[in-house]
Amino acid sequence: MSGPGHSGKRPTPCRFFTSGNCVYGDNCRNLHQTPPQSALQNPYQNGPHPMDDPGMDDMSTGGPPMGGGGDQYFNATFNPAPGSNMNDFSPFRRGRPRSAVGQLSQSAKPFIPQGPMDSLPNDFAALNLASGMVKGGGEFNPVQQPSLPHSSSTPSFAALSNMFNQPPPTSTPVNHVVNNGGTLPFPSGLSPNHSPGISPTGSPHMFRRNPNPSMGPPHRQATIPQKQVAGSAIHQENVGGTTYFYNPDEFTPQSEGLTLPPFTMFHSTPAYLKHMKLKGPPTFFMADEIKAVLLTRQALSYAACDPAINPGMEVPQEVDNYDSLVPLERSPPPNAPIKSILGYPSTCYKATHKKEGTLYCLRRIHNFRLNPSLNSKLMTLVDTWNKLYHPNIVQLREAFTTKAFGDSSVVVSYDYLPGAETLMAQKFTAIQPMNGFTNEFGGNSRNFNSQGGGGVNGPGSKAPTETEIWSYIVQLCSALRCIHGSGLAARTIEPTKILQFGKGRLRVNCVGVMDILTLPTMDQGNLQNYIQHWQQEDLTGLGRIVLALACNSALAVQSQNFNHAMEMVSRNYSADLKNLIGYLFDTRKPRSVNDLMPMIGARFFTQLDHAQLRGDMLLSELSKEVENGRLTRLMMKLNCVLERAEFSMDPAWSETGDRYMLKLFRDYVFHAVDDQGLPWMDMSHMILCLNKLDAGVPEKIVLSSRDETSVFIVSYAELKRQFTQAFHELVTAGQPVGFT
Ligand SMILES: Nc1ncnc2c1ncn2[C@@H]1O[C@H](COP(=O)(O)OP(=O)(O)OP(=O)(O)O)[C@@H](O)[C@H]1O
Repeated sequence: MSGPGHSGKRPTPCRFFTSGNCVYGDNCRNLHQTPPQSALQNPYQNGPHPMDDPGMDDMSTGGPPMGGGGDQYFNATFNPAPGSNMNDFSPFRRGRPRSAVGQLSQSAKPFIPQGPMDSLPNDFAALNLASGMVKGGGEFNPVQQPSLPHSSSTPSFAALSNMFNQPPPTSTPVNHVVNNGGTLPFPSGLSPNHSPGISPTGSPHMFRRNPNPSMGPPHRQATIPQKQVAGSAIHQENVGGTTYFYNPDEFTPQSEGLTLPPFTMFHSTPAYLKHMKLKGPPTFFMADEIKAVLLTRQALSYAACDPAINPGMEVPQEVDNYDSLVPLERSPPPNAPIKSILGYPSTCYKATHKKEGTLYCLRRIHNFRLNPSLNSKLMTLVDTWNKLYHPNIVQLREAFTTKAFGDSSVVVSYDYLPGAETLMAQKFTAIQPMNGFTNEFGGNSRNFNSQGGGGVNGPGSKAPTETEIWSYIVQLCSALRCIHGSGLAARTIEPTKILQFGKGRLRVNCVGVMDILTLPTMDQGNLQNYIQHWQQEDLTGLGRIVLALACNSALAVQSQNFNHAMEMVSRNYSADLKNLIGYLFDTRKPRSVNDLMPMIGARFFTQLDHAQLRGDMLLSELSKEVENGRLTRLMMKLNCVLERAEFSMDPAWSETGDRYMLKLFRDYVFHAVDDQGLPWMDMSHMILCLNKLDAGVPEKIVLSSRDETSVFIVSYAELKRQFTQAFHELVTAGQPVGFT
């Protein structure tokens, strides 16, 4: 033995896998060392060898190729019991297709719809809709569920076993092997010569290969609570808020007759998403694109303003129930025109709600005085908007007056959408034409509407595709349908008040602000007429946005450009789009958002398909990460126990008893060395061992003390028991926060 932690010595070397253990464990012998003919003919069996996939590296950590990294192991595929007809498919496979299926896969092409109107993307980045739920104006009211406790969302194996009504894995006693002159009490069938457990030879797929007695009966769907309907054989059961009535005699769970493993693992990208292209090679971690979006949002959520660096950014310490205010836009240059809503300058801030800790966007309307007699009307108005939840509307939370800014301001609080940009900034940024380039509509004036604001697209910016425009139309129509259906009008359908949050996802912003600003002057008796008028204006606003998008210029909506703009639309886009714009601009008769539905027609299905496909994709990406969170918690707990300086007045607590075994296990997992005594770091080995510990499997491993005088043979089940016990001692003595 050479060096500390030698218990992690390598198994018989694999002829392919030269740096670290072969991830195929026992199958390595079959596949790589003496490959049987069947294995060669069937490259899908147990997936591709990691060395076959050089591009599969860990993008997030810059770690080793996946073959040498952690997750390859967990994607070794299902090894069916001999004689069974079940086959499984490896992720990201390469090589020759197998015989029968190979012919199929050669002839089968990825699904690429060929339609006259739109086509489904097979590019992940092109999916620009996220599915959402509609409360209020929509048909589907999501039930407000209390958030899951941390442990339920990423369950431990014990919790999982409970959920499936399976007993947790049984523990096996530790077998001490002391080589300092003592006897070697090996249990039956266990000898040091064929001591198993040098991971990853013992694959968790042993559970699939050998039905494991500790796995218990096949699990049933979680059935809590379950009760018999009085006087009948019918049982009543509530699953996730839905009540089912059924006769148990007729109930056959999908898993009946099968054994399920007592652990969870990411399997592979599901077949129904294989046609989706990801930028870069497939990995077993969340796609970089999604990661980048999420990380940017998180960073922006934590952004703070530093008045020392930006002297113009002074903000009050707190405003009403909010603190940590950060302006969302830079202070304008001194001579810049003041932007305003109905003549009132407005400023947006990110702010934290003091009690909830949630981030909100505060829109401050400067110098706006509201007569206290209107307070109750303000509250009613805010309440009405607050009840409106829609995935294409930025929800209004509350409104209040304040003097915190040194004047009398009204502040309206909205959901904060980190990184959201206005449609104006996204599509109509007024970049000065360069090198003689001029937009078809000429000039660079910012005149989207008569109130000012707007501009032309920057040089070289591409006009949106027809599919993109229809996607915007569907989203904005959906928002308007919800607002108008609730007897309200948005009054902010213009590019500066529409936010793009996420790729292609629009939300109508600033809802309710105009209502608040016009509250003092509004004749309440005539409100219905006003609302109908504003609803018509919303539709005209939609028409202007669509026209500007189609012409790639905000100037297209100016009356002198209108005919020319419509010509451009008929030249470049379908007659349907032109008709829709024509309808929205036709103010001679009352228009309704519902009349737009037939014009959208089957394109609606394209949007629905996109949203569903994106939902599938995100869920698949999520399933990769779900296991990582569980292992992080496990490692946190392990580190709470290991090498603890002092506990319970006992400086040696973490070095003795059960904890000592855990320390050796830590060495075995993380401090293994190779034959030359060099660090041997194989992520697959680490993940595998941690998973086995979490599962408490009966498999045994050999742990050696650092001075190599003692060797222990211990099962993961026993290690798990010791670990649970040690951590429990800490929990009972201390005040853990966040651990469940
Ligand atoms: N709810 C929100 N969440 C996150 N950012 C927001 C939110 N509302 C607005 N913003 C951001 O705040 C900034 C200012 O928003 P605002 O609506 O004032 O746009 P604007 O282009 O300045 O409009 P105007 O020209 O009418 O002032 C924009 O960058 C916008 O992206």
